[in-house]
Amino acid sequence: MTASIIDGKALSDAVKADVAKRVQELKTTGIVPGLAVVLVGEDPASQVYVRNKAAACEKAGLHSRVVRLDADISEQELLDVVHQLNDDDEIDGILVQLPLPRDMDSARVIETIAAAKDVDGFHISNAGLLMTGRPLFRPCTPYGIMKMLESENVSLWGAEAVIVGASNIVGKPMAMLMLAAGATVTLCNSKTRDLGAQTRRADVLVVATGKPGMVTGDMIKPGAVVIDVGINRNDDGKLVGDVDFASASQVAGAITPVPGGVGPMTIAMLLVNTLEAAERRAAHHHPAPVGL
Ligand SMILES: Nc1nc2c(c(=O)[nH]1)N[C@@H](CN(C=O)c1ccc(C(=O)N[C@@H](CCC(=O)O)C(=O)O)cc1)CN2
Ligand SMILES: [Mg+2]
Repeated sequence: MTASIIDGKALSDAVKADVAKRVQELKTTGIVPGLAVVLVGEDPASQVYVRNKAAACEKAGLHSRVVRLDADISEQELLDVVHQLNDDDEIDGILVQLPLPRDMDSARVIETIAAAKDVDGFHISNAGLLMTGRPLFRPCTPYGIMKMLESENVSLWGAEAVIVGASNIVGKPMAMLMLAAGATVTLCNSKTRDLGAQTRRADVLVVATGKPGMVTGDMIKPGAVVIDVGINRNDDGKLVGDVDFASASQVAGAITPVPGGVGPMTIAMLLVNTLEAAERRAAHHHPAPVGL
């Protein structure tokens, strides 16, 4: 079998085009959605992602502001910046690019973001809302994966979904979204005994471990849908996923490529979340009647 390739780039373009349309509609009410991206330090990959987020905003008509801070600022200075953005009426969405420099407490920083502006969906109250079935912001990577499955007409109802990697930003929220969609979810971690026995049960397999080529074709059930969240640069500078694409694509029914799979969807869903934050602001915004 040769898997069909799920084109995340094409789907992300469609999602962004839809966002652009809704942004234009919102602008007729006088509201421009605004995203603030906070980047601390000079991590080269983070710089690329932040630049791509700002460019995607501009292209879709959202206002974006990038706040660049020195790697050696104090945690308190960073918290002050976040507080200012919380109070800034031009800003609907705030995200702090991760990873933060080593000595900073990212949980504390994320908890300082106003939950109503937490477009990454990482704040504990957004994590709690997601877990209890009333999501406000869905974390962008798992949200993008749900969109991809939907656009491929993959039903999760009663399906076996196996997730490898239990991070707060991908694996855990992914489990919640798939559970809510009716899947029987298995969440594996680095201690899982006989990982292959788990992954081979999956109708839908999501891999987010940060370990290149960790899941190979022999670990996949024939015809399964395989979603590769990994972005690793190998020795010759090529981007590779956490799934060994060559062997996996011989067994899977459908598979996401790296690059051009999950990554572009992450940015598209960030725009969706920011737009929705602004739409909620519009719903609460009552301009003074003209002429009074
Ligand atoms: N605050 C956040 N930090 C991080 C997040 C996040 O969602 N919020 N996720 C990752 C990084 N990330 C976005 O921030 C991200 C990574 C990769 C891509 C992407 O489009 N990748 C391309 C390849 C790009 C390349 O050439 O390197 C692809 O897969 O096709 C988008 C977003 C960690 N931090
Ligand atoms: Mg305000």
